[in-house]
Order: sequence, then C-alpha cells, then structure tokens
Amino acid sequence: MTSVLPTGTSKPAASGAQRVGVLLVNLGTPDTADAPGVRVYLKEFLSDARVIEDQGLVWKLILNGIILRRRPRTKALDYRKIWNNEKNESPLKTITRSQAEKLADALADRTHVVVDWAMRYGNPSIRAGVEALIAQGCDRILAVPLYPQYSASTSATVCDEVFRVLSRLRAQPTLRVTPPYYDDEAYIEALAASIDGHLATLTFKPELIVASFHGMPQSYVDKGDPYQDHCIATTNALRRRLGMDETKLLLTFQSRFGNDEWLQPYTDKTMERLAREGVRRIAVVTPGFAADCLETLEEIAQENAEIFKHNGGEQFAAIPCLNDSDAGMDVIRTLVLRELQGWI
Ligand SMILES: C=CC1=C(C)c2cc3[nH]c(cc4nc(cc5[nH]c(cc1n2)c(C)c5CCC(=O)O)C(CCC(=O)O)=C4C)c(C)c3C=C
Ligand SMILES: [Fe+2]
Ligand SMILES: [Fe+2]
Repeated sequence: MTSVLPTGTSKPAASGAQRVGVLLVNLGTPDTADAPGVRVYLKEFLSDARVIEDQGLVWKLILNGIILRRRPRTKALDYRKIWNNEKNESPLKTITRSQAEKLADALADRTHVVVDWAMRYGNPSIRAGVEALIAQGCDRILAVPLYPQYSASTSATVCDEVFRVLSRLRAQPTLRVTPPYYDDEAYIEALAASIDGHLATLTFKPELIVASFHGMPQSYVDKGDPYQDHCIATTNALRRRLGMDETKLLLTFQSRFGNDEWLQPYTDKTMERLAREGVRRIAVVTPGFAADCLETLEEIAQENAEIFKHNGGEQFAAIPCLNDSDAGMDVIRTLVLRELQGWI
C-alpha cells in the first residue's frame, strides 16, 4: 500500500492497477455553530496570507485582540440561522458532500476513478482528502477548486495546500488542477437554466436581477488578481445568454470585511439605492458560489432582503446556487471529464 509518511520514511507506490483520484474542494466552514467552532475556523482562514496578505504584527494584534474575541459570537448566531440541524453541519458541507457523491455516481462506470471532497479551512481537510485518495491507490489526483472565478484568495490557496501536503511525500502522486470556469459554456448554460427555472416558480415578476459576487479588497485586483475580470466576464456572458442589458442584470460585490475599499458596487448599498429609487421587485443570483453557504443563505437571502424591504422594496427572491442540482452536476462533471482526458 502507498504510504503517506513524512519524506524520508515513505515507501514507493505499490505496483499494480493504479487509480485516479478526484478531490472537490470548497472554502471551508466551522465544525460547530458556536463561538469556539467559529473562532477555530476564522483563525485558520484569516491567518492565510492568500486571504489577508499583510500578516504583520498589526494584523496579528487586530486578529487576536479584536476579531477573534468579538466576531465568533456574532457569526455563530448567523451560522445557527442556516445550520443543517439534521446533520449538525453547515450547508456548505452538506452540499459539497452531495456534489462528490453525485459525481462518483456519474463516474461509476470508470471503476478506477475515486472521488472525495475537502474543505480548504476546517474539516474534512485537504490533507485528509489527499491521504485518503493515496491510501486507495491513486497515483494521479485531479484537484477541483469549486470557484468559477479565479482568485488568489480562493483557488490559489487550494493549490498551495495541496502542494504543502505533497511536499511531505517522497512518492508523490501526479497532480492536475481544474482551471477557473467563469465563461465556460456549460456553466453559463446551467446558470441561465437555473435562473429561468426559479423565475418561473415566483409569484411575482422581478423588475431586474442582481448578480452578487463575493468581494475582495480593491488593492488585490490592482496588484493583478484577475478575479474582478472573471466576475465581469461571467456577468456579460449571462447578459448575452438571457438577453438582458446592464440595467436588467446588475453586477455587485458583497461581504465586505474590514475597513479597506473593496470591489464596488457593494451589494448592500445597491439594495438600498434600488429600493429608494422605486424598484419594488428583485431577484438576486450568486454565480460565484458553487454551493449555498453563509454568504448566500444568510447575507443575501436574509440580510440583504431586509435591507431592500426596509428601504421600500416589496418582493425579494434569492435564487439558489447551482449546488447539487442536475444543472450544477452537469457543470462539475463536464469540467472533471475534460480535465481527466488522457488519464481515463
Ligand atoms: C466565492 C469566492 C470567495 C472569495 C473571492 C472570498 C474572498 C474573501 N473572503 C474573505 C473573508 C471571509 N469570507 C467568509 C466566508 C465565505 N467566503 C466565501 C467565498 C469567498 N471568499 C464563502 C463560500 C464563505 C462562506 C463559508 C461558510 O461557512 O458558509 C468569512 C467568514 C464569515 C464571516 O466571518 O464573515 C470571512 C471572514 C476575505 C477577506 C476575502 C478576500 C481577500
Ligand atoms: Fe469569503
Ligand atoms: Fe458575509
């Protein structure tokens, strides 16, 4: 059996039929919806220099002295509003697991392909995922960061962690990584079908749709992160596909964190402005999230709905993420099969 031991003690991979591993990876989420659970998660997340690039002394003081003392309590309350109590886990975990299970079913006839899933922060960890695949005989691994739009703070840090795990191995598996898929036809088609499908179930006709993406500091984009360009490309492709212009399908950025300037226009300010300008009925879609999570289920569907209504809006619909829907699974399967060419 292939050993997963620190360099110097591992054995070469066993000979014989080797397998191909596919590891779906999403951002991560707390293990428990209480302050201690959220604190552990936030500490790991916000100590990543891909997320907060300046990890200097001032940041460490702010993180340990202020953020990790206050934020876990308030965020735990938010997590409790969306928690999957049946499984006692966050929706991000439930959905990512289901995506992996459905992908495994779709690839069932390729008996040498093994599918697993992991979280960049928290559990199940990337280390556990890679080790489990290797233990099952995988000498080739395809890592699938579940972010349609690339950013260093999401996609790159997944690769960093996978390589960190591999760096401890003498007998490394061969690695591939799926590229960002922000303008992939399968993805745009799935989004369009999902939007059309959900609009058809509403009891009202939205005057416009807001496409809200997770934000990031403007300075990261100024230094070369292509994330904003990818979000714009997705929105433009969706506009073309849905026959909507920029007054009917708006692009905004949510989840501002800290005091720096983040990508604009901000989602919450846009909700306020639209309602004040007389818009009464809107729908919000969140194309940057492969799975529903705190940022969509709480921040959009609850917080931003309230902002819109508080300022005079009347009807607000949050369109679910692609999740493990048939359309969503089409996207993941297409990406994975394309990247596995030559391996299966
Ligand atoms: C989908 C793309 C995401 C990008 C880009 C992103 C950048 C980014 N995020 C933070 C800070 C926080 N994000 C938080 C939650 C969170 N972020 C994403 C995705 C992206 N983040 C998801 C899917 C989630 C939800 C996870 C869940 O448990 O459901 C949080 C935690 C919540 C909170 O305390 O507000 C923080 C903090 C930064 C600083 C950043 C770019 C640099
Ligand atoms: Fe985030
Ligand atoms: Fe948020």
